Amino acid sequence: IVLKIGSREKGLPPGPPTVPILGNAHIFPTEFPHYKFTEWARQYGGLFSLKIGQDTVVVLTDAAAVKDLMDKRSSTTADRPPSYLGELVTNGLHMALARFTPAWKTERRAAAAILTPQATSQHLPIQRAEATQLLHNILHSPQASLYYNFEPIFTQFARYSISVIYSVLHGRRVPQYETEEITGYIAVMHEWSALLEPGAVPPVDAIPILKRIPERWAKWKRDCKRVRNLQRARYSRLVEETRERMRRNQHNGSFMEDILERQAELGMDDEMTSWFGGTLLEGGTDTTTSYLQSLVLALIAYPEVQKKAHEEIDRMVGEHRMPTLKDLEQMPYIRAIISETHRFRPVAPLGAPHATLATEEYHGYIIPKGTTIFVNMCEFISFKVKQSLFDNPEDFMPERYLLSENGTKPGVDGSDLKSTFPFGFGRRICPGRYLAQNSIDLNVMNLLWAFNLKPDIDTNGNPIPVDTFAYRKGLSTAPLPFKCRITPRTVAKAGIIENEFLETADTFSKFEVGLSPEDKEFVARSRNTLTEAKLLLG
Ligand code: HEM
Repeated sequence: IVLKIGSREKGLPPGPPTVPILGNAHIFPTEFPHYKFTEWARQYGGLFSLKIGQDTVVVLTDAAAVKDLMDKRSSTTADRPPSYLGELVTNGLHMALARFTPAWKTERRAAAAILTPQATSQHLPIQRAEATQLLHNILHSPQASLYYNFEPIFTQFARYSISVIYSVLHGRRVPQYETEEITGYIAVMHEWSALLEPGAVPPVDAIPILKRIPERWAKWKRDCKRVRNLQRARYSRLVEETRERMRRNQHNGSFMEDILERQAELGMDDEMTSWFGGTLLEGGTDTTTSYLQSLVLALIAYPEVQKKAHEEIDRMVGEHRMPTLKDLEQMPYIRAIISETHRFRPVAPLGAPHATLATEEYHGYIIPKGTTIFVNMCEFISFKVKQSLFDNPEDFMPERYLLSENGTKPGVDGSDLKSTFPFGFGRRICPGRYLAQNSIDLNVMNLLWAFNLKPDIDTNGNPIPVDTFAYRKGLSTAPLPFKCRITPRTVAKAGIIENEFLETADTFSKFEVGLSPEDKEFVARSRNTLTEAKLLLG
């Protein structure tokens, strides 16, 4: 019986040969698993299986299977695999990690109620204002020469994403990166992500007896406790701040106001409300930041794409105003860049793992209840694939989206692909996708309108090529820091950014509540400097 553990049961989709007890655990890739999964897909097909001890993992790399199993049969593929860590840290209340439980359903209902396209569009002014500050901050790097290393871009994208979620959700913005509100949050998130890395803690989900190790012998348990306390304190403080603001009648239309007003109707107590806010914050910050970092990386690596985009945006928007979302309708090439960035370097190349709530039969294969399912985006939307649905899949080539709706090569049926794939599937699809897409659309246009993005240069003045494969490990990836040069495209545009930033003061003011003394001082200082500069310039 012991020898049978780890072997592939009859009826499972094919996969790499197993060994007793471990199954395929000894060959399961711990870094960048999407590469290995792509290789295995070549060998075993678009639907293959792995055995991890007694557990089964199915990897889908075939667009039709993804549509059929993840979307059409979403009622049986909407679970998540067990996560003891998720239980320990969030008590099962983290929407993205939670199993298909009543708590998850409650939170999901609440997210669906507040994050509709229409409700999200109400928050466009603050997204636009924050996107303007992003341009302004890039323009005002500490280096007067407007020469940038990676730091300002990476940190400013993070500040943008965090401030947008803080404002939209809790009605209070985060004006600068160097504040505990951001650095404290990021430090805890690093600890939390490190704990979630494969191999960081003993395999408690596969070998449940390990859960019983007493805390004094398990550093990881003490780490989980610390992360839990820090996250819980932050997320409940943010909810309390919103409640307090509402008591003072300082409503500003934030989503959390809506949730707090409907707490009883939605069936959410304070504990759940705090984790709900925390999950949206976590889900919405790193992802948006990573997308924008990949965009800049790709534009630097492919200068000809940037050139064409500059031509289009100059033709449609010109020199005298900043772009608006309406302009995007008239700019097919920029829209193609937006889709191509999702395809070229998906933020989550394996999405987030789903799990089956019941046994499914598909094309003669059995997928047992409790199977973990990964969707490997690389197969159909990314790189390193031989028989791809795309021409030159490894290249950043927005033109493909001008030739067919899903970017597929001539003669290929791309109808199983959906433009929402980068945001996941079925009942688990990203609830923040409308908010995210607005952020992406605004910033892609702004960055292309405002700046030339170029590689760094060496001491001889030669460009240093960027490495488009240098990415951070983890389920949610991002480029590793890279050096580049960002300069305003014209003096007139730099002037418009200054003016527009000054105009943001009105939009920002109602979100500048509950700021720390340092943040208040920062806001006052940056506005004064700008006003003085404007007066000087006449
Ligand atoms: C570029 C931006 C973003 C990308 C690429 C992205 C992508 C994803 C993906 C792939 C998933 C997993 C879906 C699945 O399991 O099938 C997901 C889930 C999730 N995302 Fe996003 N996301 C982005 C922005 C956001 C934003 C702005 C928010 C919040 C406002 C958010 C909140 C969430 C939450 C709460 C979940 C968990 C849903 C659940 O398990 O039920 N995301 N996202």
